[in-house]
Amino acid sequence: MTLNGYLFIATGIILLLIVISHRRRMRSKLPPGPHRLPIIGNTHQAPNSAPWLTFQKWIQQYGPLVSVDFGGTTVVLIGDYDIAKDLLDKRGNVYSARPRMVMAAELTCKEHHILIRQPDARYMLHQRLEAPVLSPRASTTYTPVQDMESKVLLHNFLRDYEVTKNCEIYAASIAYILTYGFRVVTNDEWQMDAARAVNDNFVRAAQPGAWVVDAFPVMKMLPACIAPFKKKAENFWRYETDLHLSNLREALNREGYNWCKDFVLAKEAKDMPEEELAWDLGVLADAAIETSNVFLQTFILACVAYPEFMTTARKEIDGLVGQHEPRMPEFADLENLPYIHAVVEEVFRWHHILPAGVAHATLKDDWYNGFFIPKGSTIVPVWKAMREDTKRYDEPLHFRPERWTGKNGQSNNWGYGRRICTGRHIAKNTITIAVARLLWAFDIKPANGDRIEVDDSMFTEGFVSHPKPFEAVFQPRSEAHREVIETAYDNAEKDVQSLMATVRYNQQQMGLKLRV
Ligand code: HEM
Repeated sequence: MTLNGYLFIATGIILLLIVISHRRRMRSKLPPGPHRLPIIGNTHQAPNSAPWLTFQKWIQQYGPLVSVDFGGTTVVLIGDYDIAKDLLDKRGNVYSARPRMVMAAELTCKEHHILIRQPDARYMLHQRLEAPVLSPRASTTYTPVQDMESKVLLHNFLRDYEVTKNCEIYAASIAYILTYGFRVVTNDEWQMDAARAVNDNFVRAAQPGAWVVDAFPVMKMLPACIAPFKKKAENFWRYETDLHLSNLREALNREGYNWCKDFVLAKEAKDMPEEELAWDLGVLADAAIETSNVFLQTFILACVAYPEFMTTARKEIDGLVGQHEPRMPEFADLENLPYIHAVVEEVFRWHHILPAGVAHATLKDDWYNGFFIPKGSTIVPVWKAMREDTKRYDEPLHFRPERWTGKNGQSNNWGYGRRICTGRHIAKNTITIAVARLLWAFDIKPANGDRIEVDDSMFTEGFVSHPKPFEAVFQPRSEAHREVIETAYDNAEKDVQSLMATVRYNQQQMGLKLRV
């Protein structure tokens, strides 16, 4: 070998040593965490299900900021409200990306899913497209729909005690009326079956560790004939796209107002492919259904596990609406029902439907309290750990709305910074009116008389964590209450076209900028 050859190799080795030593030095500045093995890091410790339980243990062991290495990606776990706010809210410009999900976001959704897409210019365009119908002011105009469906919800519980079914009908009907202009009545509608299939496909595509292409993204380039995951992703994509397209086309042909009619006229939608528009609307409806539905199921579980709080809630409601000739609480009453808001806040604290929040990712290197957080890290706000922090909450496993009386919730139940839930103004109304009316209407009791003991095993272990099936009895508080429910149901305007005409009228009265 020539002298130049030796020099070339020596320079290469020196550079490699410098890179290794720099990486070692930076790694020593990462937040603490469980010991990493060479090459695989902590991949062997990555939890397949209910990840929040493992994350919570690590946070209890190593402190409120933990780092692990899963498959070469630094994953930072946050177990403290203030740290989560400092990073995800206040440094939103650095922390607004999403972790790379090759199978789910890139192959299955082809970057059409707003929740998991990266914050590029196209993402911003979609945000602008959606903002007018989700704004705080626009959200107040949808209350006629929530009013009607919450009366139907009470009426359904007079007829049967099927918690999952009735909560699903409630959440789905509101979402589909607004998005597409049709109601869900039986839960057997074909759109509901298709939406459940879409949800199952998404959960499979997003399953951590299930797809080799997530560990080795370069495999995305393989031809489909030798990459079976590509065929699977294409099938998921086709199924979901066909559903969203058919919902969009039917909605445009229906009488009356719905979001589809609004979106197609937006300047942001000009030149946008139809399927891209259809995905936006489909994802909005999906995001609204599972979340609000699971929240209400969790609330009902709290009623059968901690019945005492219902007495306090009723005292507050009855004080406002009267007990002997009762009337149902209305939207206008909600501002005078602080305990009901405390109940909503406590449901989120006791068991948030997303116990490991929704992960963000970093767009560049960052430092926090002397710890290094590299570009491309996945950042997980571990809500389970924050909400069960004994330094903050006395007996955190107990459901106790009193914790919140006289206080504002500080818990970021809707997420953080630039990725905060855009449907939160609608969702708050959907869940709060249902909680107030259910507490007003029924004694909600365990089916066999004994209060249900609740622990982690009562909840499912996927991304959105549901209560596992449980039974509850909904006994009207009196004959007078039953009559009010029956009459309210009979008199409620259930025709979607008329309801949406009221929504439009309200919007015009408020001077909202309308696109239709
Ligand atoms: C109880 C009901 C709901 C809860 C608890 C909830 C919670 C969340 C959370 C935690 C996030 C992620 C925030 C983050 O990454 O920091 C999110 C995102 C989102 N939510 Fe909701 N949500 C609810 C209802 C809704 C509704 C009714 C809609 C639509 C009408 C909606 C639309 C969205 C969308 C579009 C995103 C993606 C935002 C983005 O990544 O840019 N959500 N939601």
